[in-house]
Amino acid sequence: MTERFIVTGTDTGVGKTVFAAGLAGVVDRFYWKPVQSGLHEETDSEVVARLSGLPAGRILPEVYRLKMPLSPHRSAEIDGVAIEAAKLSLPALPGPLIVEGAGGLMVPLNRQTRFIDIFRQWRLPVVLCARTALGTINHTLLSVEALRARSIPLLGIAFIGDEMADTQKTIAEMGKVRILGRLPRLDPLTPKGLSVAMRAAFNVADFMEAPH
Ligand SMILES: Nc1ncnc2c1ncn2[C@@H]1O[C@H](COP(=O)(O)OP(=O)(O)OP(=O)(O)O)[C@@H](O)[C@H]1O
Ligand SMILES: C[C@H](N)[C@H](N)CCCCCC(=O)O
Ligand SMILES: [Mg+2]
Repeated sequence: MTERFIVTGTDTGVGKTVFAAGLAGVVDRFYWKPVQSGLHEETDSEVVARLSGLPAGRILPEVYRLKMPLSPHRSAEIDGVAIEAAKLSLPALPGPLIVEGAGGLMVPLNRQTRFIDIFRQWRLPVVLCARTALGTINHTLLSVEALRARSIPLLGIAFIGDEMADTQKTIAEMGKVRILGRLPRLDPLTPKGLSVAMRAAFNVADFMEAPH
């Protein structure tokens, strides 16, 4: 049973937090955003608290809270903080967990370490969130290749956006990767609407199985 997994993405702004909020609510997980860069707007943990319907205790505190909405390595430098990989060990928890990175796989935490390096150490399966919009084939296939090159288990792709049938099929075929579903753009984006859309778009059982 996949009790814990990572939600990552092909890029920043693809919809990881919205997807994670929807999924955490539907499958009743803890949520953890270990490195938050950008504190002036609503943080990812705050978005999850607002959209998931989870009780506050299910949202774990961040390890690093960095002021500027930049790549974590740079945001940390500006704050005079050194992000230490050793401080990013998975929390020991009484329940299942969703962990969200920041941006895409190669985003640096410091001048040596990238998110993908930490993901490899954690040995958790990954859900890769990807846009459906033009440009996604390249970003998604590159991300899949990077995960495979490091033997990081990939549960599958969660698309976000309008249906692009050929794009989705092309990624599935050329990447030899499972498509978990597609969350449409929701307007308005509400907790109830997100929960309904997640249940319609994804098979909850896929997030309970061992990774393929
Ligand atoms: N399914 C959706 N319906 C409507 N709006 C969405 C949806 N998914 C994402 N958005 C919006 O798109 C923007 C980016 O989404 P989100 O914050 O989830 O991206 P992210 O991948 O988590 O980015 P980051 O790398 O900063 O963590 C937000 O304004 C969010 O509300
Ligand atoms: C600030 C933003 N919302 C994310 N949390 C961090 C995105 C880092 C992207 C770095 C990069 O790939 O250039
Ligand atoms: Mg996010």
